[in-house]
Amino acid sequence: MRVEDLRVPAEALKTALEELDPAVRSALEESIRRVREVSEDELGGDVESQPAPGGRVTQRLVPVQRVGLYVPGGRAPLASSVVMNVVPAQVAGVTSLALASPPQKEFGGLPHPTVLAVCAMLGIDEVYAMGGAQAIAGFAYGFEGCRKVNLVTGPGNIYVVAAKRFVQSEVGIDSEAGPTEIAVLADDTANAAHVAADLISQAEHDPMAASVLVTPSETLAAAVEAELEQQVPRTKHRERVEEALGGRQSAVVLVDDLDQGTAVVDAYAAEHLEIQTADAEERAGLITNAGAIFVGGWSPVSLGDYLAGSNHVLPTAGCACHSSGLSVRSFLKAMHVVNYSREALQEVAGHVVALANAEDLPGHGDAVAVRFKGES
Ligand SMILES: NC(=O)c1ccc[n+]([C@@H]2O[C@H](COP(=O)([O-])OP(=O)(O)OC[C@H]3O[C@@H](n4cnc5c(N)ncnc54)[C@H](O)[C@@H]3O)[C@@H](O)[C@H]2O)c1
Ligand SMILES: N[C@H](CO)Cc1c[nH]c[nH+]1
Ligand SMILES: [Zn+2]
Repeated sequence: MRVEDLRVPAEALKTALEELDPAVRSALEESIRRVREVSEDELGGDVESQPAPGGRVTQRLVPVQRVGLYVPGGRAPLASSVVMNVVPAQVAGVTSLALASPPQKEFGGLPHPTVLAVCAMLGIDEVYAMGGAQAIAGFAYGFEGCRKVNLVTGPGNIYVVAAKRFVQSEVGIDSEAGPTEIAVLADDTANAAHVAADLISQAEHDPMAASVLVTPSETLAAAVEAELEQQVPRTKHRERVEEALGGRQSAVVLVDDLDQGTAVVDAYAAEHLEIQTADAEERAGLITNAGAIFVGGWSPVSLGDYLAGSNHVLPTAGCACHSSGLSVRSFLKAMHVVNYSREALQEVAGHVVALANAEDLPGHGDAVAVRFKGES
């Protein structure tokens, strides 16, 4: 829809918070508390090393100055994504935060009121009614009334992901956090009804979502298929779920044994990997590629979506092979600070000159040698 003023007025944020359902507010408060605690624990600090006497190298962690946070709102208003974006950024010490979420026709062109209410809860007042690729471009290049940012984070559909990929020469991004994926590695000990519900829970995000069961058990595979037949017709977003489950991105994969299953899910590198096997905890230790791992029967992805304290903004489409989910670290830059004494420099001056000459860059060696001219 067309919006006259992209900036959400302060009054709208205040009203949204005043009108927020108390049960939702209480759930959000607990979600914020948990994500904050995990972020604080993960913050870490500066690391100082002394590779030689008098020679210090300190890794300093510095927050990114200005960030643009994207909160999806096409098919569903993901108020929880406000928490997942904002809390780690605040814990990292980011001082300038702008947030965008698509305008909603039924709310007069403002983002969804629950999204606005969470912004108010977290003290975010620079909020824009913008969605999709336009929002990412708005943050990356800036526009009248909105200064360009240094880093864009947050999940979204394929248009959002494509835009994030495109603007990387202009700004940093977190990861390509696109259409949702769930892989479940399970054996006969898994509860078929629970597995089916978990597959449906993530399929409900997008017709492009992927729900994949990997199991060596034909019995479990059949039981999950039967459960899906029961549960899918009853779910609210049935059409979307059917499209996602029926798409070629979703499947039930029968493997010879759990070790082969482990290799399959590790190669797939799903955004979310549930492990529901007798040896779930041990098996989770074998996984190297996944956005996040959910261990055992009592850690469904839905818990991570809202209240585990983990972050739900996670890499998709195989990007978990090289990228991480959003965290306090996403908002920090590491800078080396080098501080050598005269003696410590003199100690390695010969090595610097040797390497500089080997690279045919004698000026580099001279810059060190000049400091000790006339000394032997
Ligand atoms: N990987 C993660 O961490 C993660 C987390 C949460 C959600 N998600 C994913 O985020 C996505 C949310 O998608 P959504 O659509 O509901 O909301 P969205 O806010 O991501 O996208 C909505 C916007 O997409 C744009 N758009 C829609 N159709 C378009 C078209 N045909 N051409 C150009 N632009 C178009 C519009 O600008 C619209 O405002 C889902 O795919 C969901 O699975 C991923
Ligand atoms: N499962 C999504 C990540 O792919 C996150 C989310 C937000 N709300 C509900 N779910
Ligand atoms: Zn979800």
